[in-house]
Amino acid sequence: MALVSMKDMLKHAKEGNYAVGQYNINSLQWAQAILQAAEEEQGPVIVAASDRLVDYLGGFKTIAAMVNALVEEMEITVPVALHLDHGMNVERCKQAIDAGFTSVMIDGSHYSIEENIAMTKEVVDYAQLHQVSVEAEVGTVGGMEDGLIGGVKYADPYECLRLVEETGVDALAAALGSVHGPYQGEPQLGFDEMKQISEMTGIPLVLHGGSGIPDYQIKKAIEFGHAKINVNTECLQAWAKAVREVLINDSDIYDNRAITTPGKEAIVATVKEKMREFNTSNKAPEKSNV
Ligand SMILES: O=C(O)C[C@@H](O)[C@H](O)C(=O)COP(=O)(O)O
Ligand SMILES: [Zn+2]
Repeated sequence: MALVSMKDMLKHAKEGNYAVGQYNINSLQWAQAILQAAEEEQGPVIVAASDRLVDYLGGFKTIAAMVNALVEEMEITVPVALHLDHGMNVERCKQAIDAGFTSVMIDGSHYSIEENIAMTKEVVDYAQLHQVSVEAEVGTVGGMEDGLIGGVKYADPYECLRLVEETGVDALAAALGSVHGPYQGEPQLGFDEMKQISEMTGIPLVLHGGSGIPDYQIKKAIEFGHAKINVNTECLQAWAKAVREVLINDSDIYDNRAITTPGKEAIVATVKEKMREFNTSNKAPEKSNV
């Protein structure tokens, strides 16, 4: 099946009270593992490349070619979107679209709301010409963003409404207390603001920093309008734990495949667990169109 945008995927998810997971790739093995998990769970999936890792992964064209080829070679039948995560500027989003990404995030959250809206609108105008979906961000997710450790800045509901109305984005990451990377203590999400923003804008919301959030809070976030949840840290931790065990247990081991295959299996298990938690499993029959 050809790659699709996340527009219909998120519409179905919001209507069906579930969320589609976005899982970031950190190498070829990640893409294989995420696609395998989605196919086994028969759920739609968003495979993402974070802009900060695009060069490390070989560039936009390499990533798009790799994911397209894997979908074909692995005979993947579930809907798959290839998404640019935390796109740093308009040009980077256009490059991703030209290379074949079917979805992009323009992260204008570190600019004034006026600049954020202007950047987002420019990306939306270009993306619509290519049937590509667009996600924007208002407020600041805590933890690591763009390689910098930062604090949480809650999204302002009226700024969210302005951005949605003036740009026509498909999904909105409204920062409401979530954090990239491991949480210190229990996550404190702003559920009142979440409900308000969801009701005011009507748009599918995106939860960044989706690792380490307890199940009851995930369920509440979905109930209050989240149709997409981003997960990276939990897959990285699972991979590292499995690979570390192999290396500790056998100090003579040197074969790459033997060392890293348990890491891949750990990613498959983590993604499958998340798909069950987000209630995405067996939602593939609701196929998305571009
Ligand atoms: O690490 C990245 O560059 C991608 C993440 O920012 C992703 O967008 C995300 O929100 C995942 O959060 P995590 O599960 O806390 O790593
Ligand atoms: Zn993020």
